[in-house]
Amino acid sequence: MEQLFVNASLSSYPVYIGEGIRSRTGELLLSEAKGADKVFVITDSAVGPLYLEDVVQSFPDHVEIFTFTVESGEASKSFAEYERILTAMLESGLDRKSVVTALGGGVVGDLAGFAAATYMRGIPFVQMPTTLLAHDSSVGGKTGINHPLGKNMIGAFHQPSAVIYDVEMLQTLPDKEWRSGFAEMMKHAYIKDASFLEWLQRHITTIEDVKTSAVSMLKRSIQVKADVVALDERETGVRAHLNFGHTLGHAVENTAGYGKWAHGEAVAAGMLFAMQLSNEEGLSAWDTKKEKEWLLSLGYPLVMTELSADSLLRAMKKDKKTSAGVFTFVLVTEPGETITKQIPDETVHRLLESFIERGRSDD
Ligand SMILES: NC(=O)c1ccc[n+]([C@@H]2O[C@H](COP(=O)([O-])OP(=O)(O)OC[C@H]3O[C@@H](n4cnc5c(N)ncnc54)[C@H](O)[C@@H]3O)[C@@H](O)[C@H]2O)c1
Ligand SMILES: O=C(O)C(=O)C[C@@H](O)[C@H](O)[C@H](O)COP(=O)(O)O
Ligand SMILES: [Zn+2]
Repeated sequence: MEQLFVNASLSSYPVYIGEGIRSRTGELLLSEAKGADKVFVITDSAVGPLYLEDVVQSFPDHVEIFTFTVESGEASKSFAEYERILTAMLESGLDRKSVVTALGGGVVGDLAGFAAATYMRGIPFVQMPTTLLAHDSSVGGKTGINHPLGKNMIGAFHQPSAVIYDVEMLQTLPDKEWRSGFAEMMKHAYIKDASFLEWLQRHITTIEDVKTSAVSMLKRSIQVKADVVALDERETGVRAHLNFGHTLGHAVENTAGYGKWAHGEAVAAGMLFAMQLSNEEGLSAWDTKKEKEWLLSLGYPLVMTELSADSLLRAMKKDKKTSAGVFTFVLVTEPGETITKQIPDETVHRLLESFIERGRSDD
């Protein structure tokens, strides 16, 4: 088992990474949350049947375990599920020393983290990521749910006490989820790690390549994320760079209907769009044809012809980086070099129309 650390301003915590370590959940969790005698494990309907029992069995008898299962999928990041969870937490008699544990991907992590952040104004929680994408979502303390009017619009910063990443669980992921998770790795490389990006573009051109190198890549990617969070836990500055590709990405998820596009698929399209935007602004010289070919070789769906530029623009206006009605985009000017820039609506709209049109072709 390996250990990385996240040094956030108010707390620091370990990220344990290893094969089969879900069977050590009890030991690892209790070493961080000393004295916890109630643990509330939240999972989803795809993950629970595969891994929940191993996690429950790992606890000593004196710890009381409660479990709660939500439907698999983005639609569960909702007010309704959040309320059901809070009700179950109250009925279980959780107190301020109890620990919420998120066993699942980013949906379960964000939802469970938000429940923990708000129950009795905040109780400890532990992340147990089960997707590749959750190398990103389990680290950094962003928690929350969606609103029909906007993605991740209700939430809180609440750092976990530990992240327990049993990478053996990745083996049961469908290809779509490997692809989705890899997009956030690309993002970390584009924004902060030019040599990582160079390595990825040379070695990772199929989903099989992603699977083969997943563990080493996720460690490097988590390190990028942890370094950014250590500098700016509450996103007052550099943390916004982690939003590369997300302005359009979140709008696509919301406009298409939550769950139609996987988060990473939408972010991949959003990163390509942002590269075209920075070229258009004269800030970069991306070979966007080459970048697009890389995404297509990995199978990312870049066709969004069912969505209109108008509806995407409206959804993008809800982005948390929008201020006084003006878009602020995260732009990567060259590998590893990232800025934020205000862009006029007309520019965004014009480029969006051509982006939607060009999604059909390979140019
Ligand atoms: N908080 C953050 O910093 C942050 C960062 C990135 C993304 N996110 C959020 O994360 C969410 C996406 O997370 P995700 O991609 O993990 O989605 P997810 O949690 O929906 O998981 C994807 C799918 O894989 C299934 N699954 C999970 N683990 C599995 C396993 N080991 N074997 C088989 N099936 C498994 C799930 O049931 C689901 O159907 C989005 O809501 C996004 O906004 C949050
Ligand atoms: O941790 C961050 O900061 C990120 O922006 C990571 C993103 O990958 C993630 O999707 C996050 O949830 C987006 O945050 P939001 O504040 O734009 O909702
Ligand atoms: Zn993301």
